[in-house]
Amino acid sequence: MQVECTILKDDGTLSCFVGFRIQHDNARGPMKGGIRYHPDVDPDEVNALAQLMTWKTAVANIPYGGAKGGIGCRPSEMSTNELERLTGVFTQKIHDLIGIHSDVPAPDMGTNSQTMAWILDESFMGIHLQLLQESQLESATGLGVVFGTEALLAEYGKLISDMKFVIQDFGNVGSWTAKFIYERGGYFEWVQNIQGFMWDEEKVNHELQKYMRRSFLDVKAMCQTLNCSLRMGSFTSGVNRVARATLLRGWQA
Ligand SMILES: NC(=O)C1=CN([C@@H]2O[C@H](COP(=O)(O)OP(=O)(O)OC[C@H]3O[C@@H](n4cnc5c(N)ncnc54)[C@H](OP(=O)(O)O)[C@@H]3O)[C@@H](O)[C@H]2O)C=CC1
Ligand SMILES: O=C(O)CCC(=O)C(=O)O
Repeated sequence: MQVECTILKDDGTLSCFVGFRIQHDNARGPMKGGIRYHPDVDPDEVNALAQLMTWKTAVANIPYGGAKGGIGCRPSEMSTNELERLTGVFTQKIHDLIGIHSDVPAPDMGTNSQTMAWILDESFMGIHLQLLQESQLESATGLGVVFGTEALLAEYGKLISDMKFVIQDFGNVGSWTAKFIYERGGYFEWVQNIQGFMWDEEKVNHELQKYMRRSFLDVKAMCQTLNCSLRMGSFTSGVNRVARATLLRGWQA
């Protein structure tokens, strides 16, 4: 879905932005994917990112599908009030697509937990907003990166503290990743943001570690079977899982 979002800017002028929510696949469960605010956002990029979400949730073996959203804008040049108005208009326009049982948004580049709170406020029930705010875990993506890295290094008998890391950006994900690497004695930089959880932080982190380890081992087994690279093993594993869910649902592949 492509939508036009016109908002009143702080200087009294009107500005129009183009936003997207693209749903790729829900064979394995409700679709899941971030919402990006960045000047490069266009339909091709959002489409590709939505498809990647389908494979990522399948590789991690969590019961979600793939979607992605975005608005072509420069968040760093907008005030908080302007961002809130833009998020509100965008949410109204994609309202019928999103929901906890159909398509669950999340942060991505240029968005954060505040953006998610505005979306929840505009769309879902207030009770969910409260749940999410009480138990927000802003560090989840960076921690997932570190758990995945630990699983990979364990294959080589190495620890984070044995390594030096380069982190390519220093936004939400990068800063938390850097923090967790630093806490484990590795050399780094630092990043990140949102998510709503009904478990406490310890339980969330335990589950996250379990999933990242398990999915790494699944990908490794696939690589051994096919004698292929990690990237190809992970792609094959994801595609296989989505294909199987599609067949089980009796849908046309
Ligand atoms: N936030 C989340 O929970 C999730 C994020 N991700 C992924 O993690 C990655 C980082 O996202 P996140 O940390 O949320 O984003 P942020 O918006 O918090 O940070 C983005 C970072 O990327 C830099 N950046 C943006 N555009 C460019 C560019 N053209 N060239 C070089 N650097 C650039 C920014 O630099 P500057 O500040 O100088 O502009 C900033 O450091 C993305 O690929 C996103 O899809 C995935 C899952 C969830
Ligand atoms: O948790 C989510 O749904 C966001 C994940 C995402 O957008 C991504 O992995 O690129």
